[in-house]
Amino acid sequence: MSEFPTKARVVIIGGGVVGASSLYHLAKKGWTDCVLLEKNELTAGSTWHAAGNVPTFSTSWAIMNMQRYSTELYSRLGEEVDYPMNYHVSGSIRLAHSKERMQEFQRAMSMGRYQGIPMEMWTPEQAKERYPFLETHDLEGVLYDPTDGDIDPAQLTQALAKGARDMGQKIIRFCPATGVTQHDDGTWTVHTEKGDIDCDYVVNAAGYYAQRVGEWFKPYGGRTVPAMVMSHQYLLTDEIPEVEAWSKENGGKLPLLRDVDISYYLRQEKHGFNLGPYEPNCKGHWMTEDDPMPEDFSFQLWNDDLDRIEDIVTDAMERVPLMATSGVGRVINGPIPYAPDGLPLIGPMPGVKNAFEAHTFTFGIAQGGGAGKVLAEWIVDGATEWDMWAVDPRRYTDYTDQDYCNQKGMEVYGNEYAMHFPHHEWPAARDKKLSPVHAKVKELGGVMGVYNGWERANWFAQPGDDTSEESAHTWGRSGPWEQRIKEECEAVRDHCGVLDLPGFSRFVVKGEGAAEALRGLVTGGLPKVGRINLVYIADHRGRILTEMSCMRLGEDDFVMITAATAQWHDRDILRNAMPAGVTVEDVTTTRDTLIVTGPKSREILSGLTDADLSLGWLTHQAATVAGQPAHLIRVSFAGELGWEVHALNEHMPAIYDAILAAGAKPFGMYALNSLRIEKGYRAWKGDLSTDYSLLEGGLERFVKFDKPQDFPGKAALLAEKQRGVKKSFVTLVVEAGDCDAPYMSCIWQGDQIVGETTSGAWGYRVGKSVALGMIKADLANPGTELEVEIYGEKCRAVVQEDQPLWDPANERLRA
Ligand SMILES: NCCCC(=O)O
Repeated sequence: MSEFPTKARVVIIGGGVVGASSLYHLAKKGWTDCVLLEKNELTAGSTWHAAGNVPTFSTSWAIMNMQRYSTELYSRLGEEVDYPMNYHVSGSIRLAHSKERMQEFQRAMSMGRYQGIPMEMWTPEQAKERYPFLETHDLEGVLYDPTDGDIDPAQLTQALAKGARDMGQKIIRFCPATGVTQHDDGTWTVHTEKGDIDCDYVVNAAGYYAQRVGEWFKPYGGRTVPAMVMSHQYLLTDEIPEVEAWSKENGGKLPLLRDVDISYYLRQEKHGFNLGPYEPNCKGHWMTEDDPMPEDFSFQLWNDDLDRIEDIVTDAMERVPLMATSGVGRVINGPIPYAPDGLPLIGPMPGVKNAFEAHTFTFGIAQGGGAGKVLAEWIVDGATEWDMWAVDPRRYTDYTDQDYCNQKGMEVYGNEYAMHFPHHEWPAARDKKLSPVHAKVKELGGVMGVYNGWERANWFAQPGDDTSEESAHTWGRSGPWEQRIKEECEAVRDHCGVLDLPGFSRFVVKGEGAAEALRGLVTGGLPKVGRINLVYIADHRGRILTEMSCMRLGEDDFVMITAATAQWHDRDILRNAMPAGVTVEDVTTTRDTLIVTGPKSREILSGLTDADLSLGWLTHQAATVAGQPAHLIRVSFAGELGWEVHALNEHMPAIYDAILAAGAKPFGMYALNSLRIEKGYRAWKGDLSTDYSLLEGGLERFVKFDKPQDFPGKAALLAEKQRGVKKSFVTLVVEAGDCDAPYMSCIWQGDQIVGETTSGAWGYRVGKSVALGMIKADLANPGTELEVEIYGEKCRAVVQEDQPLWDPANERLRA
């Protein structure tokens, strides 16, 4: 028996597939002195009872990347680590019952092909040929993914563990971690029942116990992990002779079937079926005080509850009538952790240095391989190959109380395969964070959306407009909102609009040395006192980490303003970069912002404020508005004359009322998105992400190569400048149909994919569908004709001049 280790570079808490994959990938990157702790046997939590499906399908680029990587790894892993596994690449068919579902499949297929996954669209007849037991009369079509399949979850975990051990890593089973202590130098001691282990980094990979483990990190800046636990059942039928005969004849398994509109997967298991429903009347566990999470639930299941899934089972038997010829052999009803959006948490632990997370996986087997790669990159490189914001733990902030997690977990589970339409807002757990003028915004017809937990108006409905959830079940721009967005954009263009923007993240960065520290962090220059600048922060590769507005109040006194969703991401970047003596105070929740913009905005504000409205673009000043103290900033994300009015929450209702009474028209986030795209203004985690460098993103004017301070990414950006960029940011005018280009639509030249869109919308001021995107640098010339593939339809697109489509000389906003 080997000695208990007292030191390690990394300690991973949790021995499911994700913990094992993380250990394996750390070793692959050369960190071979790491330890994994498992309180029971490997796989004892959710891994052992997982169904084992390995899909690549996703409409998220990042998730698809992660899942695709898993399939590639699993294909070679057995041989690589000398641990043969049952991995069946059977292919899969996904059934479409509607035109909208077909559009979703087209989009996924296009992304898949861009990633090298040869997905195909099939007719129902083609599906029937490949899957003779399938009832197809009511289907619109089928998506076929040849790379899909299933793997034995326990064998996979053991293979990863063996590979890790063979490279020197240690796995200690039956060794519960009992707590952590962080030392002044940022290193850790992980306490266990068998002794302490000192380490540089800790990883919480504790599956459905991640919330409990997460509590240990609270004294060091941590928060309650946003998660809950669902009961997921799948049933295994007895063997069916026809399935056996088909398998023998065809030398393999039937393709894995997902009837996503009904909400289940069905795959061949030996010579029977494995049916896994995601039922709408689902059940969470361990959510209330009278149903506490047990200290240990290793290798345990709940009793089956077939009533809950009866409707779906009946439907599946109609879809594959052969199923009805067999009895139910076994039901597996086990705990699966759910985050509020159904996606895992992989990356830096918010608020805590040298701690990482890889937990709360609902599709842990499909994602485990890729998750280990991503986590190892975070720890070893401090950055990931693909932008992984979709699963970044910092995407959640302080609104995710347990009630929120429970409601959202149930909603996501019951809609596991639902389509996520661009104008649809999910209804569960709303109103967690309200603006001080929320009631007024609602009274004006605000149809609300959620931004980092804050309710903001997406658009303003008029009496009689359809604001039902169902009305938003479309990928298109047509809908009850369209006319209203147009009117809102026109009001901003011709008169003055006002948008309430609660939750705009803001940090007061203050103290001797603040300016110097910021100069060493951002890529560009800082504003003079009394002015505001856009600043960018890059990672060591020169890729875009974030964008902030930097408002300078004094020599060493700044307010950094950033996207609502970036709150904890940017907070941690600022806090980690500032030296002792410089404070970073998050004042997001105590203040509200109004965007007041349009050619009449000066006229409207002049009757309400003592501010000097002649001060130019990118200035700011303290003033009163409607008799209330406020701060006015001369900027406009809409690209018109305008100001942002910032004020403490208690002062905003009077300001908002006065601005409305003076004639400003309320507008919403959808209009703002359209207006900013016409100006080529980038949005964070769409157009601005770590998939692109600042130079690729067309942001060289925000990089000050000649400043004396070093800053993250400086050397990489200089090198890139010398060798030239591979990709370039462009604006495209698209001859689109009813749908504007969503994020990650493929851009084609002939039969070659030459780039991707990063956002798209109808521009109501220019009367065109506009897309922002990244294309091969040698094609980024005005007039180049390309095609953008939008939900399967290739639309002609033309590269525009390198200047805004609307008001190219910026005359309107400087007026
Ligand atoms: N265990 C989750 C698998 C779900 C799916 O294959 O679609």
